[in-house]
Amino acid sequence: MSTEQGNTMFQGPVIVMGVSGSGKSSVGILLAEKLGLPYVEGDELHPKSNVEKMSKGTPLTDEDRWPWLDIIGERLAEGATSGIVITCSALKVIYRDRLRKAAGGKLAFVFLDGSKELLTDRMGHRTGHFMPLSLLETQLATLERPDKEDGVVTVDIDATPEAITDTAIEGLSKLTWS
Ligand SMILES: Nc1ncnc2c1ncn2[C@@H]1O[C@H](COP(=O)(O)OP(=O)(O)OP(=O)(O)O)[C@@H](O)[C@H]1O
Ligand SMILES: O=C(O)[C@H](O)[C@@H](O)[C@H](O)[C@H](O)CO
Repeated sequence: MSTEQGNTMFQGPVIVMGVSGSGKSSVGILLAEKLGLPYVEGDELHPKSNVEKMSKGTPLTDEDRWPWLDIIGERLAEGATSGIVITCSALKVIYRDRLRKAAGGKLAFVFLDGSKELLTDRMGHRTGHFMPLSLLETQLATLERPDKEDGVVTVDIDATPEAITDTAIEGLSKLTWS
């Protein structure tokens, strides 16, 4: 498969990452569709206790996140050869390294990057989601940006989901690993 620019479409495992409200689900679904890969919504893999905690406005701890990351890791391992798109906040380096290890090879990350103002606006307009706006502050404080890591495509979220997805696909096709 190839993009309009003639580059080869990425066909490996991809994590769409970023803080709450950055558009992981919106972009992840489109990305999977355009790459022709299966899509997994990481939020649906949280233990019930994590969802209850977040719903009450309590931030997750590392201990809360490890079992969830390991479930995501299992799905990544399953899709490592054929390719898969999974959404996961993956806020810290240690979380991303855990996922890389689980994938067992080259794991690409699409990092959805946006200002606090835009994120606040998007989360404020969203309805029917367990994650309260009050948790955005700790999400941003916890985020360790992945810019200098291997296999990362950073995309500015101040664009339509379609445009963000196309930029991500372009970036994925040009990824190099050291
Ligand atoms: N590029 C965009 N332009 C305008 N609105 C967007 C864009 N991306 C997402 N949205 C909207 O912003 C809100 C947050 O998006 P979404 O739920 O996809 O983010 P998320 O990162 O998956 O959030 P969470 O991790 O909290 O589940 C939704 O209401 C969505 O419709
Ligand atoms: O790592 C975390 O704190 C959590 O995973 C959150 O990021 C949520 O899963 C998600 O973003 C839902 O809004």
